[in-house]
Amino acid sequence: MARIGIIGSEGRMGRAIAEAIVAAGETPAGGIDRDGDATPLAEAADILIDFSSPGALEANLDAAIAAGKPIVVGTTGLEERHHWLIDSAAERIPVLQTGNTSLGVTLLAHLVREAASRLGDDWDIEIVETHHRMKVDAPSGTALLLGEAAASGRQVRLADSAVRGRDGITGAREAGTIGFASLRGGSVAGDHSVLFLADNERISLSHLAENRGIFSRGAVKAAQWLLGKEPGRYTMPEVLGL
Ligand SMILES: NC(=O)C1=CN([C@@H]2O[C@H](COP(=O)(O)OP(=O)(O)OC[C@H]3O[C@@H](n4cnc5c(N)ncnc54)[C@H](OP(=O)(O)O)[C@@H]3O)[C@@H](O)[C@H]2O)C=CC1
Ligand SMILES: O=C(O)C1=N[C@H](C(=O)O)C[C@H](O)C1
Repeated sequence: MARIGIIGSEGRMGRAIAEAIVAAGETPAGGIDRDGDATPLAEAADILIDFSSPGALEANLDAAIAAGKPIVVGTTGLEERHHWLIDSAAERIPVLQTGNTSLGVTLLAHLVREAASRLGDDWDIEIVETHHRMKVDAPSGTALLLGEAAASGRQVRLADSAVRGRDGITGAREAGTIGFASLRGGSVAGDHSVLFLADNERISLSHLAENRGIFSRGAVKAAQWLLGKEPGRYTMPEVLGL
């Protein structure tokens, strides 16, 4: 039985992950929140799961490296510098970072990449996400992950193609761009649609999360899979064999 430590343990996801750890037959190794210290948690655990805040990432990775323990990072709102930190940590320990640990979104990303690779850029791509009123980052990590999948299918860089929100006199849509729109309200666990829009026809690929169980179970599955791996940066498609 693996001892799993949770960073962000009292949050919405942290509490769901604690339940999923027990349901999966693994052992909870405690958890920390904003004022906690990740170092003793990393020493006490076989693996860490971090669903907290981007500001905590560097200290969490440092603690995992110092203890020589793998870490699953589900926190979203990450910027380029956070990905550099993850790449650097992955030289020393196994790290899995993803904006969405669900099977459904992992498969959706595959379908989006495939669709984008087959449709020319006369097909406009727009990504729409809806989340609960408490969510603090936008676009969601999942929307960005789906944007990366679309960009990779088109063999372009998302950073060169993304249009993140529109307001005012924006001018006509630029061909080849990938647009993002974020809605916030209520208790929505997480809805994502990738729209491919051409003249006179549209394709919509969607995933609707009905509760957080799909994320927490996926996070624990990722932790179980990551244990014992060589240092490196791993992905959800590898965990799920997709
Ligand atoms: N990858 C995925 O599949 C999913 C990712 N997420 C992401 O997970 C993250 C957490 O979401 P959610 O649980 O809804 O958010 P919550 O706000 O409910 O929980 C966040 C938790 O992290 C803690 N925290 C904040 N700062 C730190 C810190 N510096 N060190 C340690 N803990 C800290 C908070 O503690 P305190 O209250 O003390 O501030 C809180 O307990 C978000 O980034 C969200 O987007 C969510 C769902 C699925
Ligand atoms: O904050 C959330 O709740 C969620 N965050 C993740 C994201 O940003 O994509 C995953 C899921 O959609 C729920």
